[in-house]
Amino acid sequence: MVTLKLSCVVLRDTEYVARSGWSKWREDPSVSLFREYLRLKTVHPEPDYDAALTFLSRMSVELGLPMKKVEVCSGRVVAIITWTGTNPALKSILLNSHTDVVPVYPDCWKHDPFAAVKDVDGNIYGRGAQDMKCVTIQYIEAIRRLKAAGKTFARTIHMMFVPDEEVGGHKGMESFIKHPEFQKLNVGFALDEGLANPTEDFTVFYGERNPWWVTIRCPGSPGHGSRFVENTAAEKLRRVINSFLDFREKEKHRLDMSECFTLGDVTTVNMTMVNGGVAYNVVPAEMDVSFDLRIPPTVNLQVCFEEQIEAWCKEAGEDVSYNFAQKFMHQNTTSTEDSDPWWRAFSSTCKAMSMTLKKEIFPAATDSRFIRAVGLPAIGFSPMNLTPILLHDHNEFLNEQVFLRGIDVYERLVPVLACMPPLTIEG
Ligand SMILES: CSCC[C@H](NC(C)=O)C(=O)O
Ligand SMILES: [Zn+2]
Ligand SMILES: [Zn+2]
Repeated sequence: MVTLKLSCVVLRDTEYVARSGWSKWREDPSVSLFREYLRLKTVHPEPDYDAALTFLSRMSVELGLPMKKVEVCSGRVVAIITWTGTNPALKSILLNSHTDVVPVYPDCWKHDPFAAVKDVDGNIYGRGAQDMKCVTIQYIEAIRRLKAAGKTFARTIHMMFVPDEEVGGHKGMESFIKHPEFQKLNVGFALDEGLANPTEDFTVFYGERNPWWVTIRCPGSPGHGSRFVENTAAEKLRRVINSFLDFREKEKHRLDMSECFTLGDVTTVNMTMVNGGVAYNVVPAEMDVSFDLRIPPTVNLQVCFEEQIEAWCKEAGEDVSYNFAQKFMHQNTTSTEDSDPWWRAFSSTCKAMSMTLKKEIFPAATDSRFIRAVGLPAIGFSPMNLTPILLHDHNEFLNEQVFLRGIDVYERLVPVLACMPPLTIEG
């Protein structure tokens, strides 16, 4: 006779799945694999990438598919598991995911963020549960099922696993996209991460806002803190801050007043750092302020934006200057017109599964921006509906049923994409 300890809220791998009732005692192996992957500490600032590569090598062996490793920068390896199509000359399908995750405040979590605890409701807690270890395992499990079913496809499918997305992708996707090994992949269409949606709908991203990180340097006359020193750094700093934050208010108002805008349709401005000063009674010779700007792809970057920043600096006073730590200039978006064969294949398959898609501009920055920048279509999509958006947040979780449904989604989507008949450009 089996005794259930109802007081035990935290369940381990082989215990019952509450959402499925009392009948299902064994955990789905795909869920166990997801939880295993969540336990790898690929967390910044020192991600254990070796652990991820060992795990992925094992997946390659299990799937019976070769894995290529390309070290794009020292200690930064991109891994690619490839299922070669029956017509490898055709453009391939890229299923991209990043292996790193953002840091945690462990004391603010209900459960250890690297224990992959599953609660009685089937919610799996862990850093990366949404962003984006779920998607990695969903790709792998969908491919496992398709292989086991003996399917073959005309187009080659690449599952690509990249490091360092969470720190800007410079030693990951940004470097790899220029690498000859990326050219060799012959990519025609890419899927990458999206966001959860708390409703029944699924959000899909066809573009991203451009991240600009700018620091404004305000030099000024120094002097004693007891005097009315003329032309101070602080006076200039105040004018700069006012210009940026007034603009912030306008954009916030535009979003609040609109019925149809989402965050991706307006420019956000956030003052994120202020530096300067040496002592209470010394008027500083310089003060600096930094802003995180996210600009929609419809905004004219050069004319409207850079010139605006230049004007604000000029208005703020003598010698106020700016420099960028991040200034992404490409504004390509991926077609979501029904005339586009990739989009048609993607959206009609989702529709056939009774999924409602909401098309949006991604508010932050993912590796998709590098893919789109070289002219390739990329859709940001993480199949997580009925799920609060918890990426980078405390208590990030994904429900196992939502996770499992995501595998079904890719199991349907991947064949349609990989069977896409030759496009006109493919001859
Ligand atoms: C601009 S590089 C940093 C990338 C990071 N991505 C996410 C998804 O948080 C961001 O948007 O801040
Ligand atoms: Zn991510
Ligand atoms: Zn992230």
